[in-house]
Amino acid sequence: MALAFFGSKTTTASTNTTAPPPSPPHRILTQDELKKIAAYKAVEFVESGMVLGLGTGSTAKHAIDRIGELLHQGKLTNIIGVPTSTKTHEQALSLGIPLSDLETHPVLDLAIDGADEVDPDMNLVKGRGGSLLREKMIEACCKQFVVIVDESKLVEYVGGSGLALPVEIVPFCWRFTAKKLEAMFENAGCVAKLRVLENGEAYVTDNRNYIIDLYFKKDIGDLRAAGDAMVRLAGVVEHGMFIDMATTLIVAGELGVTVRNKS
Ligand SMILES: O=C(CO)[C@H](O)[C@H](O)COP(=O)(O)O
Repeated sequence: MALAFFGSKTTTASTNTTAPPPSPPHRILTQDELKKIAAYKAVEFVESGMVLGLGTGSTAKHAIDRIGELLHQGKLTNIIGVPTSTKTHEQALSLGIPLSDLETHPVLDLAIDGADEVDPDMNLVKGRGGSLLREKMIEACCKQFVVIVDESKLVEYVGGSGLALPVEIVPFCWRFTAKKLEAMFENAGCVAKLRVLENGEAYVTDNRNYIIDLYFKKDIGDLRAAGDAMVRLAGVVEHGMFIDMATTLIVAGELGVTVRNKS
């Protein structure tokens, strides 16, 4: 559900007792506007001198634009960004954000990124944008990991949206790996699909790998056990569950913005 945006009320002096004119109609914010609200809130956590993990996706893009804007206004200084994808790298470069990598900056102060699903324990599904491996590598090195979503991303359990849990795999014998993943989660009614582009070709990640999207009919249960089983399968590079990684969750929704810190 979208946030209702209330137009500013005007009051006029009146000598009669007729009813006041109706308020301007509510404007329902779009999902992208909600993403922007969450993103701008997250940038309030950024301080000059920080090394920042820069996420990927349409929500993270708003945050990176905002960081660029504050840098140009001189309201933030000495920021270093570590991008989680080539796309984010290009965006940050175009905004003049100084960039680095994990080899030079193995510990980061803060990362800001979106998510595809957030469960009640702040576990995430990420990677529908295809960048889960670099996102996980970088966000695992951050002292604070701020996740920004609109409220449509909140789920009761991982996989609960009915949308994909992405898994990055090597291209070699990808059908074999897809079948193994499907069999691994047979009890949850898993269906594994290779991610393809509109032209039917396989989607290739920044790391030259493929993505298998897993769809579940039921809750997969123990997330850690599921994640460990996946990465033990030779051929799997990384899965898109970010378990116990988020430290702060910012949700923009109908009733406004909420900020929740992991207890
Ligand atoms: O994990 C991601 C990319 O790999 C994104 O953070 C996730 O897909 C959310 O994207 P968006 O902000 O566009 O909804």
